[in-house]
Amino acid sequence: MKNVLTIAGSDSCGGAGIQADLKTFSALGTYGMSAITAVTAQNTTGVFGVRELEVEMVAAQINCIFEDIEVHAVKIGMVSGSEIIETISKCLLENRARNIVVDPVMVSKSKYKLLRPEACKALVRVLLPLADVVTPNIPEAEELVKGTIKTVEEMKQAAREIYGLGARHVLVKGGHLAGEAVDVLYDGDRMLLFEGPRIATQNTHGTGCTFSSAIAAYLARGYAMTEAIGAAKEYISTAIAHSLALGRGVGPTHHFYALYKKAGLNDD
Ligand SMILES: Nc1ncnc2c1ncn2[C@@H]1O[C@H](COP(=O)(O)OP(=O)(O)OP(=O)(O)O)[C@@H](O)[C@H]1O
Ligand SMILES: Cc1ncc(CO)c(N)n1
Repeated sequence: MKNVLTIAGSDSCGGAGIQADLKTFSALGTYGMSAITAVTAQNTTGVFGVRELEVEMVAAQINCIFEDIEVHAVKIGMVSGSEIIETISKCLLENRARNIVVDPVMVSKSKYKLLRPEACKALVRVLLPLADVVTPNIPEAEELVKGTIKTVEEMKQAAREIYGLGARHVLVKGGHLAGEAVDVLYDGDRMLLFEGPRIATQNTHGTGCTFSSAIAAYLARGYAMTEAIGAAKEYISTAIAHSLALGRGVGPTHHFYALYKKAGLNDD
C-alpha cells in the first residue's frame, strides 16, 4: 500500500478540500492521511465561515505522520495564510517529503477567498520551489502571472512564466475556459496537452482538489509525472461525468462510480 498525505482545508459538505482528497486517495487504491490547515463551513451554495488552525497544530499533525508512517506523496491544497505556508514548508523540508503536488487554492467556485491576499507572495516564494508539480486553474494562473488568460496559447505562455517561479512541472488547468477541457503541462522543456471532452454539468464542486489528489495518488503508486497526470485526467473526467446533483448549488463529483456500478447500486 502507498500512503498519501493531504495538507488542506476541511469542506464540511464533503465535495472539496480534505474530504475530496481522502475519497480520491481511497478510490485510487492508496492510504489517505490528512493535516488540516483550516475548517470551512461550506455547502454547495457557498462558503459561510473559515477558522484557521494554530500553526503549532498544523506542524504537529504533519510531524506526527512523518515520524511514524512512510509518506509516498503529499498534496497541498488550501493553506489560508503566510504563517501556515511557512510552517508547512519547514515541516516538509525537515521530513524530506517527496512527490509534492501544490494546488494553489485561492478562491472557491462560489468566489470566497480561501487564501489571504497578502499570502499569495509567500505561496510563490515558499511553496512553488517545493512543488514537483503546481496545478493552477485559470484565475489562479492569472494571479500568478498578473495577466489575463483566454486561449490555450495564453495558457502555454502562463505555464512558461510560472515555471520560472520554481516548480518542476506546471499544469495550467482549462476548466474555466469554454470548449474542450484542455490542461497544459510544461516541464521546462516540453509542452504537453491533456484534453478531455467538456461535460455539460453544473456539478463541478471540488474538481481541482480531486484532480490534484489523483495526481498525488498516482505519483505515490510510482507513475512518472506525465503518466500520473494522464491517469488523473481520466479519473477526474469520469468523476465529473457522473457527478452528483446534491444540494441546491454546485454539486460534487462522484469518486466511487465504478464501485457503485459493480455493487449494483444507483446514485440515488
Ligand atoms: N465541465 C467539465 N468537463 C470536463 N472536464 C472539466 C470540466 N470542468 C473542469 N474540468 C477538468 O477538471 C480538472 C480540474 O480543473 P478546474 O479548472 O475545474 O479546477 P479548479 O477550478 O481548481 O476546481 P475547484 O473548484 O476545486 O477550485 C481539469 O482537468 C479540467 O480540465
Ligand atoms: C476547503 C476547500 N478547499 C478547496 C476548495 C476549492 O475550491 C474549497 N471549495 N474548499
